[in-house]
Amino acid sequence: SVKRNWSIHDFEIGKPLGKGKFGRVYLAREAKSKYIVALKVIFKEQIEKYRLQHQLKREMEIQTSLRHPHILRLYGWFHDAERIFFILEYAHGGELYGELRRLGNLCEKQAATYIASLTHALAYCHEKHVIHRDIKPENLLLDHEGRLKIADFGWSVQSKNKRHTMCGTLDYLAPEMVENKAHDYAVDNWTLGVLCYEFLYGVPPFEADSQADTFRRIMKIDLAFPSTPQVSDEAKVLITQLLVKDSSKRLPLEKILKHPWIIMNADPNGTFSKYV
Ligand SMILES: Cc1cc(Nc2nc(/C=C/c3ccccc3)nc3cc(N4CCN(C)CC4)ccc23)n[nH]1
Repeated sequence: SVKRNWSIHDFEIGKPLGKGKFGRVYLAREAKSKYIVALKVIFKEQIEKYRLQHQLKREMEIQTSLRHPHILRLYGWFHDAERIFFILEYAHGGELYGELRRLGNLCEKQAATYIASLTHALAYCHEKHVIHRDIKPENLLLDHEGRLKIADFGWSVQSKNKRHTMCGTLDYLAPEMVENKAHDYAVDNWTLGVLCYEFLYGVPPFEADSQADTFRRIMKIDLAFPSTPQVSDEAKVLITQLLVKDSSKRLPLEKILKHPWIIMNADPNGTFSKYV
């Protein structure tokens, strides 16, 4: 339904799902259709205070224009005197980060399935000239079938089960980002390498006690593979082909989808079927 002028009165608000720096996300139901959505509420004075109107507008234009099975839909938005409301697709499975923390680390089939889904979503974003979707476990949700959804709005949302180092973590930033150089599409390839490592080992590859140490580890590509959990050599090869300092030498997205580790382990329809 592409009704234009939504208002808060069209929705029954449910439990809060999480809270961010700029506002909260609630479970909600459209009153007439009973359709379940997530309603993200941002306070205007917060946006004005941080002069984020333009970023918000750009994020909304991007999010509205993206239609992909692994990107959370923005159905629409509306505002009142003090708040802006985003009507977002509801992902029933919750935060992938929560699943990663609960399991400690993912098996290779699950990790490869998520990496393949992310690669498909990023290839779609890149062909729409959208880069740096800021993909980190905190921005990834799961739908009712365990399919991954990139849910970032570009806003740093602090959810209950986020790492304390979450705000300002460098863990996911590529060297050119950390050095604040102009970044191009290849930052996303780097991030896929970081995520693949974190899915398999439960911690990001360059984690350190301080941001300065993380910075140093990233710039040095100080990559080490722990002896446990047991991870296949193919997975390590893929990670090594993505965590390359020279962004032009990182494995391109289309080659990731043809990588032996992905071919051998990823579930083609994106749902990780726990029970083979
Ligand atoms: C936008 C959106 C969210 C969403 N779904 C969910 N978001 C968040 C947490 C969301 C959040 C929001 C802001 C800041 C931090 C977290 N937590 C969720 C937790 C869920 N459950 C049900 C499944 N359980 C395994 C875990 C708890 C289900 C959906 C969730 N769909 N669409």
